[in-house]
Amino acid sequence: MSTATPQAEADFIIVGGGSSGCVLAARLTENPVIRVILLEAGIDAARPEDFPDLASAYPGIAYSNPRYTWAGMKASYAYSGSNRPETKANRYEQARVLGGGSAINGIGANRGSPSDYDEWGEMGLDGWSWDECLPYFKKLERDLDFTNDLHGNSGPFPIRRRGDEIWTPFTHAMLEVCAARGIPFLPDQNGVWEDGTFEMAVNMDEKKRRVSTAWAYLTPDVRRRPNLEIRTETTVSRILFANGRATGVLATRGGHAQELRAQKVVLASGALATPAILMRSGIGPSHHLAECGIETVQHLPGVGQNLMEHPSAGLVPFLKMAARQKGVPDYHIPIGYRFSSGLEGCPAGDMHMNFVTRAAWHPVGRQLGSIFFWVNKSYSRGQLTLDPASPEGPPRIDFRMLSDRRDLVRLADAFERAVGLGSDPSLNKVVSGLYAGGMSEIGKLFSKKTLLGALVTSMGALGIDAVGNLREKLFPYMLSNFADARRLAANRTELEAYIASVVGGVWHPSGTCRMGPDGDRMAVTDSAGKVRGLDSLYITDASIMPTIPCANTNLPTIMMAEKIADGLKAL
Ligand SMILES: Cc1cc2nc3c(=O)[nH]c(=O)nc-3n(C[C@H](O)[C@H](O)[C@H](O)COP(=O)(O)OP(=O)(O)OC[C@H]3O[C@@H](n4cnc5c(N)ncnc54)[C@H](O)[C@@H]3O)c2cc1C
Repeated sequence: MSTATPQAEADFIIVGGGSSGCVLAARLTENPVIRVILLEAGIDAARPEDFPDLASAYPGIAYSNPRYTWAGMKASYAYSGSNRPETKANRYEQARVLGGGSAINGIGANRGSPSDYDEWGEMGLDGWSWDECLPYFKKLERDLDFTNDLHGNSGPFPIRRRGDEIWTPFTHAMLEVCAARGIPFLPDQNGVWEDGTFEMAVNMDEKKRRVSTAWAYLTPDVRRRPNLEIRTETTVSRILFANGRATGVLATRGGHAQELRAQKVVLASGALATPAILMRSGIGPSHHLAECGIETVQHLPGVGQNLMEHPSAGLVPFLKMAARQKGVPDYHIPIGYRFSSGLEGCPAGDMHMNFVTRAAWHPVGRQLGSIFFWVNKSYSRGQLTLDPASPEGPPRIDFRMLSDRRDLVRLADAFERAVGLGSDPSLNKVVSGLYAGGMSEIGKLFSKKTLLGALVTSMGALGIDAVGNLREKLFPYMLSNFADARRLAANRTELEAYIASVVGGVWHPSGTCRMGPDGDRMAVTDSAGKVRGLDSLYITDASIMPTIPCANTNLPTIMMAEKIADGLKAL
């Protein structure tokens, strides 16, 4: 853990040192008179040199390590058709380490469509139109490939594309299939918003290391600032109030609880922890707080509502030996494909697909590719509530994915499109089987990198390659929801039922404390991130997104933190 001079009082306490919290801490303390305490429940991964698994070019290793995630976090994905969460909830990874999601995520670094932010502006949110957000996207980035009006080259966060050095024969073949169908190859995913394939932009430096916001923003120089104190392994349980004003937090470190005081408290704990902390502090829907035995400080019915994700599904191509990624695991998602569903009312470029070169770090994962797709502009909304039997425990997370039929229709359409691409005869040179399914519970046992896992999967991979029909026997167990992809694509009724039962997410929870204009009773914050009805309490994390952008959510979250930091500095 790193500390500066201990201070009893601060101007700001920031709760959560994740993608947004690190940005805010660094930006606020640029002004030497602003004193900041940054509190983070997880460990301080201070230097990339000491955390090769976090810095790895292959990001799957980081999020599979329970050392960096919250234990006991589970979520129901599909809509159960009632107001009760589904009984079956699956593990849902959320970061618990300095740097947060940016330290463990899939390193995809994209912004979304200009129309995503214009939509926010049209909702009455001052300052959030595309033209007003673009300067902050530029401010945060050091784009290593492009210098033009759409990009910044001097921000803290390096963004690059890895080039064809990480393309495998499977990648080349998929791009050829797309090109033959007239799908253009776009020069820049974060350039002009158009449909086409493109190299994935990633948050990675010149040395091919992931860069988290902890490493990009909390540099050794920033950590030396006397007005910044970073306390890791410190968990905030609630916010303290006096006369309708936030005055500090109750935090625990090493079993010892202590009250920390500040002029202002900013929640940056992520879209799942922030609404839970608010509710435990008495801010939320009063009927639910009463159900949990919590006294209401401020009735805000929107807390925990509007839970958003990108509903996903995928196909698993079995790769011929020569088509696999070689050497140590490297970045495995070189290519993205943006397309428009054409469904009435849905914006252009509302769908996303990736051609993935390996399914996991180990030898069996190397045999499998993925054609993975999701609804990038989703309309289904779920909710997060506390467990009345254990309000301090993990919250109940119910995504209700596909509860809006537009999401189901588009995900099923994307499945058909993926089967069409994956069945192109030209792929026979690289693929020898195409399956529907995902990672099974057995498969997940091997997600964490261990010597035993390497041995077992090495033997398994040898057997699968050597014995012709072994994979047909094993895959129904190794893959969850195993099915014949082409048969499903040929029967729409069956396909929609399948999609509704297998839908997953992509770790993009957002919207649970959404911004909204004056008079919007479900709004939790105003457009400056200030919690409605209370003084000195702010939020800057993925929870304040009013609608989900057509993008992985890390870059949009960092952009929002940059923008809110400017506002808070000016107070
Ligand atoms: C496995 C995974 C893969 C992903 N892949 C991508 C991707 O490829 N590209 C992309 O753009 N996005 C991706 N995302 C999403 C992206 O990382 C998140 O949207 C982003 O990190 C959210 O930032 P945040 O600041 O809202 O929350 P976080 O970054 O999650 O930060 C919240 C921090 O608060 C801390 N905290 C929570 N509660 C408390 C408490 N009570 N006391 C103290 N500290 C607390 C947490 O430990 C955490 O460090 C992925 C996320 C995950 C988990």
